[in-house]
Amino acid sequence: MAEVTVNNAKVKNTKLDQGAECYRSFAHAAQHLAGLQAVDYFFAKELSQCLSFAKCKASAEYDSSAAHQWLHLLIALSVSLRDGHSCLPITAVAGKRYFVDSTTDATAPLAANGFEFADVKRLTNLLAQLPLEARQQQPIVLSHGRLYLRRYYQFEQELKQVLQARTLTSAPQRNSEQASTVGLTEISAIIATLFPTLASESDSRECDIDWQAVAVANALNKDFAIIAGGPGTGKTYTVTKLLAALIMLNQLQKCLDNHSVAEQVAPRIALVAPTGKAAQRLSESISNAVQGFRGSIADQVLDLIPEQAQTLHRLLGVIPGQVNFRHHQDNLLAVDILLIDEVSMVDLPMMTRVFRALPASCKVILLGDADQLPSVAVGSVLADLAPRPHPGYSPLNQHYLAQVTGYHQLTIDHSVSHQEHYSAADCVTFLQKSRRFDGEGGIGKLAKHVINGHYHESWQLLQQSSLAKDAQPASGQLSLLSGDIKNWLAPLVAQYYHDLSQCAQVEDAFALLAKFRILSSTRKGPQGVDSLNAMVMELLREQGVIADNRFGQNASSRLYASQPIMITENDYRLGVYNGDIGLLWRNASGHLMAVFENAQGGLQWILPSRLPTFDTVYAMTIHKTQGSEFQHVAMVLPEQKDNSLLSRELLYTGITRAKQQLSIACSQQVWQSGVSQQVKRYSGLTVN
Ligand SMILES: Nc1ncnc2c1ncn2[C@@H]1O[C@H](COP(=O)(O)OP(=O)(O)OP(=O)(O)O)[C@@H](O)[C@H]1O
Repeated sequence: MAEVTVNNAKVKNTKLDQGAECYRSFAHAAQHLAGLQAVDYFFAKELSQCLSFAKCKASAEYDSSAAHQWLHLLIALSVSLRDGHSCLPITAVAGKRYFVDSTTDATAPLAANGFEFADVKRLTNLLAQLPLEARQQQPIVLSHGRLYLRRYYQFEQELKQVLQARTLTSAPQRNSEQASTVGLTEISAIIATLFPTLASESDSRECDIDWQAVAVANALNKDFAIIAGGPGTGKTYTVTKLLAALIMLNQLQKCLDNHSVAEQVAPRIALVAPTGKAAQRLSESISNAVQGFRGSIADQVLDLIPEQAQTLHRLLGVIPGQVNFRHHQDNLLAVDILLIDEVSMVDLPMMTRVFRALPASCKVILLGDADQLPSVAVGSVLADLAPRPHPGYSPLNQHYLAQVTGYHQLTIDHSVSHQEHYSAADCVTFLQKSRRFDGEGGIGKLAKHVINGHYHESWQLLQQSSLAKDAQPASGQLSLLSGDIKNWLAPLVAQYYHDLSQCAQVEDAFALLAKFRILSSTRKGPQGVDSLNAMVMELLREQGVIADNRFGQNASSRLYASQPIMITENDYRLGVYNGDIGLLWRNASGHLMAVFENAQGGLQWILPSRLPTFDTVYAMTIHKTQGSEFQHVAMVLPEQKDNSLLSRELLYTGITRAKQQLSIACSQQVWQSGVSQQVKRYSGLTVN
């Protein structure tokens, strides 16, 4: 029952349509609501007019305060979507004052004092009067206390249903029920072949679990599996063994079905990643892993593992000028096994579209680091599907894993608790041990402290490492940069960027460029990417690399050979995408061209005048570096300590881009504020 009532229905109706009129204009609304953008205002205004209390047959009666609550809920929903949430839980705003200007003195005459939302009970009662149930086909949906834009509700529901179906069909007992299916004995034999030490360590299995073996075993009998882990935990190494295991299983199955060797058809495997750079790295890592396994795994198995990855866009088939892809539910992909790497970067609509284009029989393996920043666009698919702490495996799955690996007690996240029923959590395996950063390596330790929110320990480590580095320059992985930016930047520019122009071949320049990158959390401001790039260019001018006339007004005259660039919008016709990194280089005829490395290891040469928009990229934002790694990273954080972009996930992502050396320029206050904040995206994508 509503708390606010109006006696006269006529009065009620005129008042009820006043939701947007509580503000005369966007400018008026922006005076009251801090952080409001035009899109939020017009989104809420339009939707509150099309879905108003006056238009629906509300059983209760409301005054304009109810309409104001509704208008502000829609504004908050728009802000949520801009921030990458797929929905807005009512509990996130109920009883709270929102859109308050926290940077200005609240008593200042122009300070935005925000809007106070009613409590959960009242908001729930208000929303119950609007036709917001999914079946009512309105643009806004209310489901389980979460407000959605219908489009994202549909994506989430579709993905949830398909994953639920795959989880169910993956339940272990299926194998034992099907007489002709390869059984546990064969799976155990394959695991023992791929992990020979497992068999010889049967007595000590409870102390030192080989999670890579568990990951392979756990994915082997399921239609859908996630292998999650931090940098260098062996995700690609493990998945290459998993692909080998699946090929062996397929061969055994074909033998059981009485196919001759000549008749055996190898499974069609597709390797994909969200960006060209990530696809290129996946190709390299799989190729290295395959080479490493020669001699220990049969060549006729390894030869069937593809070593070329492609982007998700390429897999699905982009249609220029359209959001839809060539492959969808009516034109399925011809794949038996799909491996997607760097899944933390894949947003909700993209992931839904991928599953939509897959045959039900296709096995899906997701790889990624759930601690990294979520996708730029809406959703946090990997973090939703592989939550920490892990709830534990069901008895059914434990039993299966014990049979094929010998591990009787798989303790995940220090908990021996089990899920009672088989669920999506059974499809997830976390790899725990980093092979790249050993226990003593500063980068690995720092990353661990940051993602666990240990501010004191992480700051102490940074300071100590910097001291140790002075004493033993060769061993220190970490350094804390201080003082004027130009002072510490100049030697780094001389070390890594000066020689780009001296490289004889563009391939050498790409290799040099991959060694070092400057990262910042923001674009603007004195520590932002734009200023840092300008500083590097000024230093290169001082070092004689860039001619003075490259700083003129004319845009095309500012381009120079060896200039690293990053594309900032997709161009499907040219095949270059937002985030792709290239170099300007002179071709054999002396013409300045833009060169890009493609996922297949080749080079693509494009006239700069044909390129979509691009930036210079000596420095780049941490967001844009996902899927890339460098030997040395210099991470610069802005001075303002209340920078809302900072979070432990952002710092973790920046830190883990560095393979050998990490230099950080940041004040103690900013570090503390970053390590304390956490990114949590609202979503309803929990699959049971
Ligand atoms: N069990 C293992 N035994 C020996 N070497 C291993 C093992 N697991 C991984 N490695 C090595 O550790 C390194 C990192 O492994 P890999 O590239 O598979 O990790 P990743 O988790 O995919 O890393 P990234 O952070 O790049 O995604 C590789 O050189 C790999 O060969």
